[in-house]
Amino acid sequence: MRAGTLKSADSAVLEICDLRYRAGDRIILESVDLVVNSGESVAISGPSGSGKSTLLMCVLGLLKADEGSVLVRGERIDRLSGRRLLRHRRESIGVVFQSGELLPELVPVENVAVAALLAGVARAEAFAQAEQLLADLKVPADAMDTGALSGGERQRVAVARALINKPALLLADEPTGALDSTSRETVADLLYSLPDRWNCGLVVVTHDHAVASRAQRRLLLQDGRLTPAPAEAGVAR
Ligand SMILES: Nc1ncnc2c1ncn2[C@@H]1O[C@H](COP(=O)(O)OP(=O)(O)OP(=O)(O)O)[C@@H](O)[C@H]1O
Repeated sequence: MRAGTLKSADSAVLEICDLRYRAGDRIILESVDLVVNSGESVAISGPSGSGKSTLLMCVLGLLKADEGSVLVRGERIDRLSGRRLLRHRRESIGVVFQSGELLPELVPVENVAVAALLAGVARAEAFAQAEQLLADLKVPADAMDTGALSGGERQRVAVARALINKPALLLADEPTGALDSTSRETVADLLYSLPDRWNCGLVVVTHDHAVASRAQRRLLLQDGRLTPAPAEAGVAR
C-alpha cells in the first residue's frame, strides 16, 4: 500500500471525514462528512458564503483543512503536495466550473486535448480522444474558435475536457450558472448521464433547484455541516 493510502470501500471515490476549516477566527467547515460512490450523483446547495467552494478546494487538495481527512480513490489527497498531488488530481478528478475556464482563441479540440497532453498522453492519441469526446457530446471539434460557440456548447467543451482523463470523480461548481434555460437543461442532462455512462462519482455544487433536484442525493451545506436538503433547498442564494 502506498503512503497515505487507506483501505476504503471499493466503490467509494470520495470519502470526507470530519473535515474542519477555519479562516481567521471564522469557522467555515465545522464538521463535514461525505461519501460518494462511483456511479452516484450528489448535489450540494447552500447559502452564499456557506463554504461550498471551500469544500471543493479541499477535495482538490488546493486548500488544506485544519482537521479531518479527504480520500479520493482511497488516497489521502489532503496529505499530498507538489507533483504527487498534481498527478493524483489529474488522474482522478475532473472539474467543470461556471465559466468553463477555456481558452477562447483555441478550437474546441485543442482545448480538450490540452488536458490529456498535460497528463502525458501522446499528441495524436490526445487529439483522437478529444475528437471522439466532442463528437459524443455533439460539439463541433474545429469548425470555429471556442470563443465563438454558444454558452451551452462551451460548457459541453468544458465537460469534455473534464472527462478526457477518465476521472473517477467529477466536480462541477455552478456548471449551469451562466446558461439560459435551454442550455441549462442540455448541460444538466449531460452531467447527470455521466455517472452511469462513465461510472464516475459526480458532485454538483449549484444554487439551481431544478439542477439540484436531479441528483440521486441532495445535500445542504449550512453552518459548516452537510445535511440532507429539504425540498426547497437550492433556491436560497
Ligand atoms: N482566506 C480567507 N479568509 C477569510 N475568509 C475567507 C477566506 N477564504 C474564504 N473565506 C470566506 O469563507 C466563506 C465561504 O466561501 P465560499 O466561497 O467557500 O462560499 P460559497 O458557499 O462557495 O459561496 P458562493 O455560493 O457565494 O459561491 C466566505 O464568507 C468567504 O468570504
